[in-house]
Amino acid sequence: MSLDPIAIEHLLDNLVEKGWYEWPEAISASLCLALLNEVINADEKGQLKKAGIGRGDEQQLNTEVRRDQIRWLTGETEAQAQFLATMALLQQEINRALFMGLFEYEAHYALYQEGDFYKQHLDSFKGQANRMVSTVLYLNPDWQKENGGELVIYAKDGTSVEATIIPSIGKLAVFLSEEIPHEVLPTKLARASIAGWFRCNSSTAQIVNPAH
Ligand SMILES: O=C(O)CCC(=O)C(=O)O
Ligand SMILES: [Fe+2]
Repeated sequence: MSLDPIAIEHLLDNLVEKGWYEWPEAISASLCLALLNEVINADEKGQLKKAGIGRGDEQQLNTEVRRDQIRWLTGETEAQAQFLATMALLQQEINRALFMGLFEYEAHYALYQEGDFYKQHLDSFKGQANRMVSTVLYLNPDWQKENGGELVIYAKDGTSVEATIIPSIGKLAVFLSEEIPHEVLPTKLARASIAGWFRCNSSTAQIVNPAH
């Protein structure tokens, strides 16, 4: 397994300059389809759970903010293991170039059913030194613009739109968790993805940082 060095260079430049990067065809369609299959199976077996907002003990359900259903990846299947191994390579590259001290990666499947959305938010708050870099991999083949469900990237002050990203299969959106406000527009078709976060090790003897 390897990552395209030119794409990595673009990714690193863009993370430094703008705080986000849209990487088309980052992950092969065949791996994405295997992962998509897992989401569909998990949904059929009732294994997806309504996602909350906030972390650890402070998790709350708020369907006005967020309507997706999720399941955390464990790495137990070949497809998950392959995806997580690729993210481990990405972690090394980011650490090598940007000295971010990324320490671990957590990721969940997300399924947005027709009408579901996730309003503008940050994935992490400054000072908590926790989630540092967010990734979102899209899994639906043949996604059309008319299907909605775009990821909107805002300027750091949250007011103006910087980019509207179509969730095409194999695309990886990457952005700084504490700095880039973003939103998932309502989708018109079921939309499957894997959202993940590189974290730094902020646990101390007093405060153990919950993994998710
Ligand atoms: O699915 C996406 O495009 C973004 C999801 C997201 O922002 C999140 O799960 O925090
Ligand atoms: Fe997010």
